[in-house]
Order: sequence, then C-alpha cells, then structure tokens
Amino acid sequence: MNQTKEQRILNFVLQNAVRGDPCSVLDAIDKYCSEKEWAMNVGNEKGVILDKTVEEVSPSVALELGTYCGYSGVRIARLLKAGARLLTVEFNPEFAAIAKQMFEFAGVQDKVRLLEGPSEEIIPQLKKKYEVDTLDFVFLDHWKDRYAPDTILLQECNLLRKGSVLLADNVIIPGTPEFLNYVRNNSHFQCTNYPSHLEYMKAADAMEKAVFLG
Ligand SMILES: O=C(NCCCCCn1ccnc1)c1cc(-c2ccc(F)cc2)cc(O)c1O
Ligand SMILES: [Mg+2]
Repeated sequence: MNQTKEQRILNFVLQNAVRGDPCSVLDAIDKYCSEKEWAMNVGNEKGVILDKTVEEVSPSVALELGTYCGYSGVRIARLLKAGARLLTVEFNPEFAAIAKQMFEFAGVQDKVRLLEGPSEEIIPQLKKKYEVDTLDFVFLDHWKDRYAPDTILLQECNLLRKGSVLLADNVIIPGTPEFLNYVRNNSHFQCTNYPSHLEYMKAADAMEKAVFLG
C-alpha cells in the first residue's frame, strides 16, 4: 500500500531526529517539507510568532484546533511549564495517528492530549469530559471556515476568560475573512496582526492574535 505524505514526514523524523528532543523533530519536519514535499505545518517563521505568544501567555491549559502531523503541538508543548497541558483536536484519523507517534517520539506525550473528532462536537465536551475550567490559549489552525463559528462556540461554552489569547494561522492564505471580521469588529476582543509568509514559501501570510476582554 503506498505511503501517504504524512507517513513519509513521520518516517523522515524517526530516521533523522533525536528521540526526546522536540527541537530536532521540528527541524527535521521543516527540512523535509522545505526540501522534499510541501506540507501545511505552521513552519519555522510563523512558528517563532507562535513561540513568542505561548511564552507571553505561559498557559496552564492550551487548546489547538487542527493537529495535522503534530508540528505545532510539539512546538507548543515544548514550551509548557511543569503540569501545564495541551489539548489538540484533529478530525482526520490518519493525521491523528501520525501526530500521536510524533508526540511520543518528541517526548511531549505526557503534556499533550489528542482528541479525535469534529471541533464543534469536542468543544462542548471540554468542561465536563476533559475537566477544563477555562482556556488560557487557543491556536486556530483547522478548517478556515470553522475559525469564526468555533470562536463563538468557545464563548457560548464559557471556555474563555478575561485575558484568554486566541492565535489564528493563515489569515491571509488560505484566508479566514469571516473570523477576521468577527474579532476585529467585536469590542470583546483586542486584535493584533502579525505579517509573515506561508510556510516554506515566499507568498505572504499572517497570524492574528485576539485577546478576549471578558
Ligand atoms: O487547510 C489548512 N489547515 C486545515 C487542514 C484540515 C483540518 C482538519 N481539521 C482538524 C480539526 N478540525 C478539522 C491549511 C491550508 C494551507 C494551505 C495554504 C496554501 C495552499 F495553496 C494550500 C493549503 C496552509 C495552512 O497553514 C493550513 O493550516
Ligand atoms: Mg495553518
């Protein structure tokens, strides 16, 4: 049976990175996806914006929507303080299986909980089933037309508190117009745009930070 691109990425990591070293995992994925096959990881340029935001927030409970191969999950988890945790949501079972192995190889599996399924089903379960009170940090990187409805759903489920930070990938390409309009015209959010580039490409992209004001 032919391998998928995501399996090829994982195999490259298993053969070229160092088990238990998250940075070597990130470097291996970036090397493979810039030299061999493009893939939709947040990448190293936007990854630095993600790092700085996570370090600023120093979240106890973080949520990621859109796990893919686990690149941004490893990126976030490697920066979490002792006892802090990342919940990451992936709809695609093949991607989830790859990401699970990626987290284990990187040695961050104890900090990360991978939740398989549609975000609109999982978000309403976070409080009771996953023992979440409120979310300190949310990284949005899933279907671009789900960013806005899921941001509304997070508020409806009382998962945001004064100061909760949302960081959205791809607000230029593929683009998230509905989300940008929603948070930028909403007095309950304080927004900041971070211009960057599409992962592994020269095309312009950007990230948007939206701080919930309560
Ligand atoms: O579609 C993206 N991500 C969502 C993938 C499916 C999520 C499934 N899921 C997980 C949880 N709930 C649902 C994405 C796309 C691109 C891109 C950019 C240019 C181009 F020409 C082609 C593609 C770049 C990204 O950085 C992206 O993130
Ligand atoms: Mg993305």
